[in-house]
Amino acid sequence: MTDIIAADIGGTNARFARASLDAKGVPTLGTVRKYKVADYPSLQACWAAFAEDEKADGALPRAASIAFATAIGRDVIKLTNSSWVIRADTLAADIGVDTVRLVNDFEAVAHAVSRLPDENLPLLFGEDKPFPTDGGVTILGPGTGLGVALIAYDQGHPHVIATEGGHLDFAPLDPIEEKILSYLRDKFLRVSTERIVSGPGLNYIYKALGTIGHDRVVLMEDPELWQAALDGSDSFARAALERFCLCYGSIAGDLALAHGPHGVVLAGGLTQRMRDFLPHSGFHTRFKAKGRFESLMATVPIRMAIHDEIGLFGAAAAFREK
Ligand SMILES: Nc1ncnc2c1ncn2[C@@H]1O[C@H](COP(=O)(O)OP(=O)(O)OP(=O)(O)O)[C@@H](O)[C@H]1O
Repeated sequence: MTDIIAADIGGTNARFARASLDAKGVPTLGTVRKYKVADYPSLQACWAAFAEDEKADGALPRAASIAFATAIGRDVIKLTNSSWVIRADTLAADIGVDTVRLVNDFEAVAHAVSRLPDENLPLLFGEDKPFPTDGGVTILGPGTGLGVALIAYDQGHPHVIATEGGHLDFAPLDPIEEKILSYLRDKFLRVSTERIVSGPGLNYIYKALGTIGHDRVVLMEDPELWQAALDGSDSFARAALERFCLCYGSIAGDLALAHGPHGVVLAGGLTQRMRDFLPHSGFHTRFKAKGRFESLMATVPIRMAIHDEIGLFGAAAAFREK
């Protein structure tokens, strides 16, 4: 067993837990502690709060694996939407460990997927076949943005590759999506897929639809809108969610084509909340609608990753891959 500290730092929340990795690198998480990023001036300050809260359980492990909701690989990493700045060369000393591994948050999710048992990866669409021995599996999910990662299998061994696939250009497929694109282009000039397939994206779709013939738009914050869309209490919010699923399916199909297409795993909290809705939506029709590849796309297994702490589990699972 290897004991580490796993951390998952998002735009809003920072989560920490002790984790034990077995011989195959599969983590078992201890108590998960959650902090608001906005309540702390820096990662060090938040880490100190976690250390204080863990004091009764003995000394912390001297190794850590941290998932950040931003691109990794630069010397100075700035957490989007917060004042936290991480310096890769001093990070271990700053948080008081000997070894630290940094990964992108969706890279961590992909590591989690590569270690999750089948029961945590139920099939939503396509043929029920295992992940390929050789070839690519696409991991994606809407959250604050649209996270995308790739697992490239090579003789059965999973290699996780971080991507910025959420920043591909949005490609409208019908006149309504052309209107949505035009609405967003007025705001942002360039419209990436994550402007539409993300938590805030549902609100943009809702408002854009409101400009094209619907007059019943009641402005709502994202949590309220998502709730109204999912429980069906607002039919117009529900219509926006149906459009969201069409776009989610199109984008998942494009990414799968670029990566394989051998398999797709949908992940993240919003996707889990859509579990009952997705199978009845237009997601799969749009996923398959790739011209000459339609019959192949129909067979691609599309699974959902079910795990309450997938970012933390994945950060811990990523530790061995250094
Ligand atoms: N009840 C809710 N609370 C917060 N956000 C919600 C809620 N319902 C829908 N959302 C939308 O979901 C987005 C966040 O999704 P999610 O929590 O999966 O993201 P995340 O990137 O994992 O965030 P973090 O790791 O910082 O918690 C928000 O930007 C918001 O648009």
